[in-house]
Amino acid sequence: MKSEKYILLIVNPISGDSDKTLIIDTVKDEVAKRGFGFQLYETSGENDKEKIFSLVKELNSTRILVAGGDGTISLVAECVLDKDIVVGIIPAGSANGIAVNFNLPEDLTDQLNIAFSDCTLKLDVLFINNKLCLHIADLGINAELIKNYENSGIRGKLGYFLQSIPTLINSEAPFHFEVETEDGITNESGVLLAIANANKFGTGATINPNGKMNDGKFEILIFKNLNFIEIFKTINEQPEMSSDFVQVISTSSAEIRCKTNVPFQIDGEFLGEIKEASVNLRKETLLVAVPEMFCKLHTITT
Ligand SMILES: Nc1ncnc2c1ncn2[C@@H]1O[C@H](COP(=O)(O)OP(=O)(O)OP(=O)(O)O)[C@@H](O)[C@H]1O
Repeated sequence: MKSEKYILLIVNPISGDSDKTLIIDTVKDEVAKRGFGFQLYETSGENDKEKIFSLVKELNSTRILVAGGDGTISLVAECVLDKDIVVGIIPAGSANGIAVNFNLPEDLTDQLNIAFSDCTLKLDVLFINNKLCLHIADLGINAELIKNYENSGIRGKLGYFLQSIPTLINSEAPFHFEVETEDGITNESGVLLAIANANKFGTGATINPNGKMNDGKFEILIFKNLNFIEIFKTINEQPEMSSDFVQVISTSSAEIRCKTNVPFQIDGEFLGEIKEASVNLRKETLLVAVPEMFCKLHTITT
């Protein structure tokens, strides 16, 4: 184990289809200014988890910076769950759902000020069919859109846009969902069932305005139809969505069953079609540096 204090920077070179040289150089300078050692790890898409695990052990870092999309943030999170290591985020993916949810600024210097700050929160994480979910998972048309995007080979926001209309036209929605929680069983048809620890999708759409990421609960939201007026309301931070449009269930665990196979995604990664999902929450497991306002909104008063 190295004794010097190291900041580890994890970079996904392909995320968001963007060059990361400026990010790497700026972080390197900032780390030097702060008197830490610097270690860069660029993901390859092969055995990254194992390699990051051993770097974390070797360097004894108390802070890791991640430049990538949600997939890269999730990969790093898996390596530091329950550890006293702060994760600082530099959004550099195509949709950046996690960063949008934290309201991280656009400017790199501002992002680094937050990533190096002591304003940290211990977030709950979800495990869905034993796979980590930090942000939002869903069954239905959004997962279908992600599948079509991944298959199209066009990265970035344009790729999503180009896939949205054919996805809507060809979808087999509505789907039938049965949700079992500690409070009972709910049966409902819908175009999309979201499992949300967070508030917003990467598009900025606020689908879960009252969700907190450290309250020991997550929300299941069943969107019953594609009501574009209601969808439009989600651009507000506190949309009032009608119960004809969405049914919300707040819980700390759930079993979800579907009548047919339904497209499924976690944190922007398409994971095939499934009929059953088992959701469990692990309270206050991941330490993340966030903007002050996000910290304030997540201060739980008793
Ligand atoms: N060097 C690499 N070459 C090819 N694929 C890579 C490489 N490094 C990581 N990957 C792959 O990148 C994916 C994760 O990408 P990530 O989610 O961070 O970015 P994104 O898809 O652009 O952004 P977002 O999730 O915000 O849409 C994983 O599938 C991982 O295997």
